[in-house]
Amino acid sequence: MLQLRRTLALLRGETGNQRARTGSTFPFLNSTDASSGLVLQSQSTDVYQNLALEDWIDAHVDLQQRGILLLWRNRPAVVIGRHQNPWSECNLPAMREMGIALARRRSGGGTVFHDHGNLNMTFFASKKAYDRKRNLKVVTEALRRLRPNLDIQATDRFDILLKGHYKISGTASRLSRKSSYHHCTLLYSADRSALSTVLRPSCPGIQSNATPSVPSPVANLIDHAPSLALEELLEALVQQYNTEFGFSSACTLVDPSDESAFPGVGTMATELRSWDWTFGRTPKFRVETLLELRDEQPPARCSAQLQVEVKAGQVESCRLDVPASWIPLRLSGQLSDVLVGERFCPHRAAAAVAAMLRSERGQFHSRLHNLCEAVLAVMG
Ligand SMILES: Nc1ncnc2c1ncn2[C@@H]1O[C@H](COP(=O)(O)OC(=O)CCCC[C@@H]2CCSS2)[C@@H](O)[C@H]1O
Repeated sequence: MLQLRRTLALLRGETGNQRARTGSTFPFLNSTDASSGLVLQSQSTDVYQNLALEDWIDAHVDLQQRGILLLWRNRPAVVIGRHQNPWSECNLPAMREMGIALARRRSGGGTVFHDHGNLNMTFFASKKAYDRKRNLKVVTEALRRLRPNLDIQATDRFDILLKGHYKISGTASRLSRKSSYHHCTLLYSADRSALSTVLRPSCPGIQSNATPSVPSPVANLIDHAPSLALEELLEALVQQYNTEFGFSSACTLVDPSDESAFPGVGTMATELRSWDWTFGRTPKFRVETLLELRDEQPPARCSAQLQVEVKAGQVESCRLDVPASWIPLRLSGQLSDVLVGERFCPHRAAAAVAAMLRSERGQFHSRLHNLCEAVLAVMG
């Protein structure tokens, strides 16, 4: 416990006055103790808590004389980049079915899959000391030391490849005025089948300026080094970090849900968990797609055209071109009108169209119902 308190105090590197401002309950060491490295390992596997901890450290810790390495893993989650579109990057219905969380991080770049078999590393440093190549050297050197025969290389785009072909690590980073963090993944034993199921678009026909991901063939370390234990990997990374930066830090467990250690971190996690952040921050986009409509009695088929513009996650405009021979224009027009202003989300949109469906009890009820289902399916 004392060690944890010391570490948290060191982590903040604040004076007594600063402590009064943050409301922390932990004692503080004097600032000269701060000019060293720290290695932290998160006890949480909640993606939002871990991303919030990154933000908390970035916002509250003086990184001018100090480097920090944070090690963390998550329960299954898909993590999109700050400027990405979740509807085009991931299979939202499959994620709902499989209980896989969606998170938007504050750093840019592409979409990755996390689970317990994926290790995340965050390298915090001053903006001046920001050096992704050096950080990745920590990872590649640690792996080479553990298994000299593994062919491991960092690339110009800061991926790490195995055998020159299989991606085992992806990188993203965030630079603030004075501080920086660079975080990367490391595929140790992740569920590759879940990865490929969820990293597929939910919605066809999206046009936008959002950052697209760069898909690659991926591999797990365990498949190429079957005797490599996760503990051994973690130890080697900590040791290599200390060697590379001249630190001598042991690994300290931290709990990102501990408000007395990280005052305000809960609010940060709540924001990251919100719909407004994960979906609402999507750059404006447009969906143009063909809907295949069916009727059972008597069997019939028809195609309709859907055009939707989505801004801040909400339907800004909607146009449905359905042949008048299929359904009266009045009904398709009413459906488009009902959707405008709603979230581009199947649950919200379903609630919005429910009243309209209830009031249309006539001969077109079944066709209107099918049209609604087809439109909602586009929303993921
Ligand atoms: N976990 C993981 N590790 C490595 N590569 C992955 C992973 N999941 C998916 N992919 C592959 O990378 C591409 C996307 O590559 P792309 O280059 O587009 O994006 C990235 O690499 C972003 C890395 C973000 C790292 C952060 C660190 C902490 S929070 S998330 C995807 O389509 C898959 O082919």
